[in-house]
Amino acid sequence: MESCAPPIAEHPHRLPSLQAAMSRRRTLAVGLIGPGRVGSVLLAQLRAAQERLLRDTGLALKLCGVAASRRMWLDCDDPELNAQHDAQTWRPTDLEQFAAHVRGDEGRHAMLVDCSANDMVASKYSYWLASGLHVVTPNKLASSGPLSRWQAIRAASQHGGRFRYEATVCAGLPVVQTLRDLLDTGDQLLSVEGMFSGTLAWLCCQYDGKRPFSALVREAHALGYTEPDPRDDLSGMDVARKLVILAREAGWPMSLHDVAVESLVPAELAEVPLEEFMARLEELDAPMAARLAEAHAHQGVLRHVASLDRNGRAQVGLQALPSPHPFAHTRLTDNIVQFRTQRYRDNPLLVQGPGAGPEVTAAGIFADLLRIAESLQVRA
Ligand SMILES: NC(=O)c1ccc[n+]([C@@H]2O[C@H](COP(=O)([O-])OP(=O)(O)OC[C@H]3O[C@@H](n4cnc5c(N)ncnc54)[C@H](O)[C@@H]3O)[C@@H](O)[C@H]2O)c1
Ligand SMILES: N[C@@H](CCO)C(=O)O
Repeated sequence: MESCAPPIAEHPHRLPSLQAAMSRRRTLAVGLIGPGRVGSVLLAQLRAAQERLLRDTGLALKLCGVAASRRMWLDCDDPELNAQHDAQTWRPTDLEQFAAHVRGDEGRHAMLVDCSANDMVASKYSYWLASGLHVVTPNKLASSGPLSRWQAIRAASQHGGRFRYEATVCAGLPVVQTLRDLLDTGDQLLSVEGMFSGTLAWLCCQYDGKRPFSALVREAHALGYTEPDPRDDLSGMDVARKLVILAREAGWPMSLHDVAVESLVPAELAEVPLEEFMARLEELDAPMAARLAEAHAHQGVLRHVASLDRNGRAQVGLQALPSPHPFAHTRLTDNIVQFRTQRYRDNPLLVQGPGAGPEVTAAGIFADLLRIAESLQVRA
């Protein structure tokens, strides 16, 4: 018997969606700053998705530049230039020139993705946003740096390009957006508590005294969990930055100096060059072994915990938790964020999952890019 169903290509649901994608066709020029561990994975994810995004959603991603600390590469989607020798396409990094190149002709949609951990790059966001460029970043320095700079960035993003920074808190987990949704729908934040460091979560889970703590820190660095300088993790500053980002999202004008932070970095290693710090990591082993022994003596486990409340109390540090505690049962790089709000006062809202690593972080940045792309008007 002959089927009455239309052939696949003419399927009533399939054809209109293809047509819809073509009618929503828009181009987004993208420039990536910081092709390091996260940035290079993001580039691979973007390239792998280019064809699918165009076909299914009408979004044409045009990767038109990559800038590292010393060199930049323009027109990386230009087959003619790419066919030339590397030396002809790489040039010394000049972020003004880079931004102008990505912005291109007046009127095109353009975005800079900052995957560096650099403060000078962060200091340019408000200017870029005001010029109409969208900015997406996992770099925490803008959102947790000087309050006046943060306010200038927010102001610029009200009228210019859009700014998204989901991956600054717990990598690819939906933490900033969850808080934003709670607040936008009229809820009020009372407190946040949890484990906000993928590196420290992983170290605490792995560290049982059999391998020295220093060896585990080296491994976490190699796995791409740590900040470029692992002291940012070990000092608690990376977590303090995340608390400041969430506090500011809630409208609380908090700064880093408002957070009480316990550092695991011995004072004599705090200021030495990164290479020397890595070479002297073994100096962390004895104090960490003592902390572990103390936790075990009380039948507890070590966990790195942070908290913030609406009275401005914010603290970050290592704690020995009893084994029935919910934070004692996390795995690998798991972060936990516990939002207590007016609506979720008795039973807090929880976000939990892997909180570090290039793959999940890059995916969080990519999702931010797509949220901005969804709001773009159709242009040639
Ligand atoms: N690794 C993770 O799990 C993770 C998770 C969330 C957020 N982040 C954030 O992602 C960012 C990148 O982390 P990473 O681990 O990939 O670091 P990385 O050190 O591997 O890469 C940093 C890149 O930035 C570039 N860079 C530095 N200064 C620059 C400048 N002035 N101009 C242009 N480029 C510059 C470097 O050349 C390098 O390519 C950091 O801000 C980090 O906090 C990382
Ligand atoms: N180094 C950070 C990356 C995610 O911000 C961490 O370990 O949590």
